Amino acid sequence: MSTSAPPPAPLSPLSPVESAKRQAAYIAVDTHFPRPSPLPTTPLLIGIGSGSTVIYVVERILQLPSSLLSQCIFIPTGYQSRELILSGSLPLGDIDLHNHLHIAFDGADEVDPTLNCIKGGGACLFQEKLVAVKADKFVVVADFRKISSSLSMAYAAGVPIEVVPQVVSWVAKRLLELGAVNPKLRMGGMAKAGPCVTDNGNFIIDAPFHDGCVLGKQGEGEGEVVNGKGAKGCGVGDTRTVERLAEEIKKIVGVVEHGIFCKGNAKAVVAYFGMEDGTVTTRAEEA
Ligand SMILES: O=C[C@H](O)[C@H](O)[C@H](O)COP(=O)(O)O
Repeated sequence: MSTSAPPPAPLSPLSPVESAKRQAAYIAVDTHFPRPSPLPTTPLLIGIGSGSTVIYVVERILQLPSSLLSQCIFIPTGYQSRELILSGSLPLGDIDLHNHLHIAFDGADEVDPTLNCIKGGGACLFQEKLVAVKADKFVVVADFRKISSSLSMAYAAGVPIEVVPQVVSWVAKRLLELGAVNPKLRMGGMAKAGPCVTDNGNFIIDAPFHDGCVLGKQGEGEGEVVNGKGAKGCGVGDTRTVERLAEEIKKIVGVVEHGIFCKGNAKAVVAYFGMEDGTVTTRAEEA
């Protein structure tokens, strides 16, 4: 059996954004996918995230030697990534059976300079966070649109928050008290009458904090939430860290999980961004 990666398949023409996603995903896999030698007797556990960028992660993984892939178990973060794993005939695992993953690859909606992320634009944040916290290394792949100088500046929809359906209005009220501006129940769009339902049977509230409370506003301290409008508990001049906002959201009864991935829950160690000019930019955890 071959032990070296076959040459990459010829790339089909893509739009600049799709091409950027692919470049980032390929470099992330090439750099971080574990290749122990000799191959271990126990499986390598690999988390596979959700969204459109992760498709290219799996595309690259499928170009790895079959001798390596057969020693891996791939853990999905939702229905979409489960289908990706199955359609590539990769060994599928179940997150509940594994509490220690070697690595997890995932996309993001926004990444700040210290690798705080907003995730959940595709409503998959809960299982994504579970997989990321169990992984030794959480690697983010994204395109240039996701690069942010401060959290909540690039992703306009706000922080996606998965909530138990019965308590949507209660959670929305608490979010307003935390300084969210016009938190909205996410609707299913053309494909679904009524709210968007997550893989776990819950709803999503999108809660922008960038108007009343700006996350990590440039020049006012990295990773801080800085108030501009005086919402309760977040008065003008108040600051609070991204971690604190994350904790405050999590404490609301009825919140299953939120899309802030930061220190204290599921912090990425490195992020790869495909750029418009075909290069890839990296942001890595400080040593
Ligand atoms: O819920 C979805 C996930 O958090 C995605 O990883 C995130 O929305 C980024 O997706 P995409 O790679 O499609 O931009």
